[in-house]
Amino acid sequence: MIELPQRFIERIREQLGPEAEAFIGTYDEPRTQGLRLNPLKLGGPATGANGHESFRDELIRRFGLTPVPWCRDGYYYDEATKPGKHPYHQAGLYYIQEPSAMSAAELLDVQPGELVLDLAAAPGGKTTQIAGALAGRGLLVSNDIHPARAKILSENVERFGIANAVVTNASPDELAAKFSGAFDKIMLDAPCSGEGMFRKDPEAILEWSPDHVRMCAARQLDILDSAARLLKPGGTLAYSTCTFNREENEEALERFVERYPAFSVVRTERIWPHRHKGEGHFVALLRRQTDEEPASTAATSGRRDERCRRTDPADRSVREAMKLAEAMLRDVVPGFDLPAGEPVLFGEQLYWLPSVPGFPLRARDLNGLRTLRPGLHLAHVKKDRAEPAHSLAMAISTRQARSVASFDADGPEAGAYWRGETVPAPDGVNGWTAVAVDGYPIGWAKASGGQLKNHLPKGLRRPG
Ligand SMILES: C[S@@+](CC[C@H](N)C(=O)[O-])C[C@H]1O[C@@H](n2cnc3c(N)ncnc32)[C@H](O)[C@@H]1O
Repeated sequence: MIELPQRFIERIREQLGPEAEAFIGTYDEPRTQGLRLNPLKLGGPATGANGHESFRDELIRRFGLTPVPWCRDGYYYDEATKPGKHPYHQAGLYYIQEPSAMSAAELLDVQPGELVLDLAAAPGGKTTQIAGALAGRGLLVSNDIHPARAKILSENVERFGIANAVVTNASPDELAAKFSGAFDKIMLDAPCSGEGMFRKDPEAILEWSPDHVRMCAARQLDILDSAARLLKPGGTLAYSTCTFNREENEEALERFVERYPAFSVVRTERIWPHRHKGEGHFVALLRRQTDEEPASTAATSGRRDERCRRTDPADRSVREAMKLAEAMLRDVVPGFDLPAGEPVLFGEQLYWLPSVPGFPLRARDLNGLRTLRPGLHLAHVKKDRAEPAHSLAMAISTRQARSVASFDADGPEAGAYWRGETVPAPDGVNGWTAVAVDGYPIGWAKASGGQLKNHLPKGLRRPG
């Protein structure tokens, strides 16, 4: 039984009137659990004869999935099936996400090819959803201010197989100073007092107070200030919170629109747990009008990053690294085409930053920003060769790899691979081999002498 703060109950009664008791009653019910299937790996729900529908059906059956009405790829799952612990989770076939939280990215309605910013993105629920909507075209800048959370975000971007995302660890202000007026769409899933998370995260109850709500609202306005500067004229901003009070939602936006008359609120939506099957969420769509001068876009100045990152494609070391990587790509993933873009060399790590036609976000603009992932991680570059990066395995389909070893997800070979062990090589595989579970890549191995030498990164290996 959850004990709610008295002041919170009073405020809810003021806000909801006669509905308040039904709302308070939801705290005696179990919280809702959800997952979102990954269209980058599984295709869309009705994509015809590409072989994925049957696998979607398999996931639906295995995890007892039932659709979330407001999200195309969203499902409630049967808790007993524990999808978060299944190898398919590590294969990036879905993202565990509370169903209400799926509403914000749906409302933002991202289209393939757009330049999108997810300003407070960790651990990556909205980012993975937006990347699905981009369908590999355009670019997503995914940011979080907290270093440890940005690292988890970057890992989720990798697991989901997202090839067109840059992951940064910056303050909204730092980004606004660099990318003024650059983005078609911005997602701001703001840090909030978390009233909608009380069933999921009892710590949020302990932290809650009217003063905390006030502090959150002030912080939200600060972040909105930066979002206003980052959005292109004519662009749209989704603002969302997982809290119910008006101070952090409607009132924060009223104050914002007063301060920035070029913005208007197009639509707001609320998910209440006594009306919908979800924990609770607020989302608003705002539009920046077009009839103003576009601000100057992506800045090129900025101090160089402390670590040695080479972003000039004409730089000799970048050219040489790219030559080695191209040879590796031709050999290891002959079916994989690099989109238009440019290489970024970060020590021995080579990334590929896709370009978006007409948008000025170039690799050099990332100088001076803490960047965890400047695009798709392609390769580890050694003196005379390039080895495929784990991210590359996660971003390809088995059809694109020259050599593939696909194992049953629940079988002993997959288990041994997850533990970091050497696995007997199936007939016909040689050299760099994409290891897959049920046809979905999970990492690399190098085949020789009938064995697959394990190249799963140590941090991803699982005991048992
Ligand atoms: C609600 S969570 C984001 C959840 C994420 N969008 C998702 O869907 O997985 C809010 C995020 O805001 C970040 N944050 C906290 N303070 C911030 C600030 N002052 N500016 C920007 N982001 C901040 C937190 O690190 C946190 O990851």
